[in-house]
Amino acid sequence: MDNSLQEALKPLRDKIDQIDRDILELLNQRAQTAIDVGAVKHKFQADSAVLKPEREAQVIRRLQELNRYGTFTETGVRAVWAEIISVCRGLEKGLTVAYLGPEGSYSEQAAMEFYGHSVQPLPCPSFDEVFRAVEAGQADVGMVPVENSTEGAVNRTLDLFLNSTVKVHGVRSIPIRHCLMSLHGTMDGVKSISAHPQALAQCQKWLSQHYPTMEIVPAASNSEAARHAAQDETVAAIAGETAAVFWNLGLVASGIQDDANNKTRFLAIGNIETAPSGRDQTSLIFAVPNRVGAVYEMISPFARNGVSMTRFESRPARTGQWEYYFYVDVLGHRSDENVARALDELKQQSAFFKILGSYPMQ
Ligand SMILES: O=C(O)C(=O)C[C@]1(C(=O)O)C=C[C@@H](O)C=C1
Repeated sequence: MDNSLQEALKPLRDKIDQIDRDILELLNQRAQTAIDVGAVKHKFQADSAVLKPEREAQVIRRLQELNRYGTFTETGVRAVWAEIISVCRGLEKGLTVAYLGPEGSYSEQAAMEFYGHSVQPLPCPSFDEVFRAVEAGQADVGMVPVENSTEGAVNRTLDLFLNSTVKVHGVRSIPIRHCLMSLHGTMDGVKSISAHPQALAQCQKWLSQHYPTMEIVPAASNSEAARHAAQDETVAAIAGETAAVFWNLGLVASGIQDDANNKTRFLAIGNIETAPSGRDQTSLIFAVPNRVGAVYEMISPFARNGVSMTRFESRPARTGQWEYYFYVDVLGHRSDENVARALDELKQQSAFFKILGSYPMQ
């Protein structure tokens, strides 16, 4: 760089250095205060959970509100404070997070966006293992996909919720941008394309247009397919870009999902109850007796009590008698008066009833 540019930059860079020093000083004060919070929690309740999703949501929402006219972006505020809180929380007590691995998966991305990077990752080989790790206390929390905007429900996750003791304490939607990747970044010598069945379905049109005769091999996860591609030059994988970086693969094509706005919604699971944050939703499962008009009657408590339903999904109960479990999300916290009343009425009439959790909306 020439000297006059250096001279012009110098005072601005000095200013940034000073600002960073000030930020660092404040971050250290915040970290120490979080440690004090941890000590108070422990003093009053030895087994109190350090993770308070409602408080974390409130902290970030408040700052986004304060920053409404700021130059720093709204997503920037969320990303930066998710990491600040992650560090502070980690100083109070470490958090182990289970998710479908291996490294580089979308589940990992959702988990890191939600809990920040100052956690102990526990990549698991299946959704079943994620639930098991959280139930057994091997992990404090987990992150599991429930719904994709193109492909619909992630059925295995919904089925696992049915018999699990875990509760939901958060939600995170992330954009899914699939990439085709291989060891050398080309399709020369590639004989098959591998990915999780959900990803294969989300790229169906693109695949049939570009590689109509290629063998398609389902994998346990996209990042598992990426790991396979890293070991075998005849295999190409479909996964996110983070998987390509992690497994050192070359990108053949990017953004190959049939729907440009493809998104997946993940739920944060654990063994904690979440207090109201001011903007919450509640997830529940119920089953109705098998008779005419039963579903209509079942959901009428929501309308009667002014509770909005934002999701309604059904899964066969596998009794062979056309019985279904219904997965429903409603606006509000289970402790809100109208929500509590509606849930109570619904429970009275249900053949099966289970609240998965009330938690802050994204
Ligand atoms: O307020 C608390 O309870 C804290 O422990 C502090 C803090 C934070 O860093 O702001 C950290 C962890 C909790 O999940 C919530 C918030």
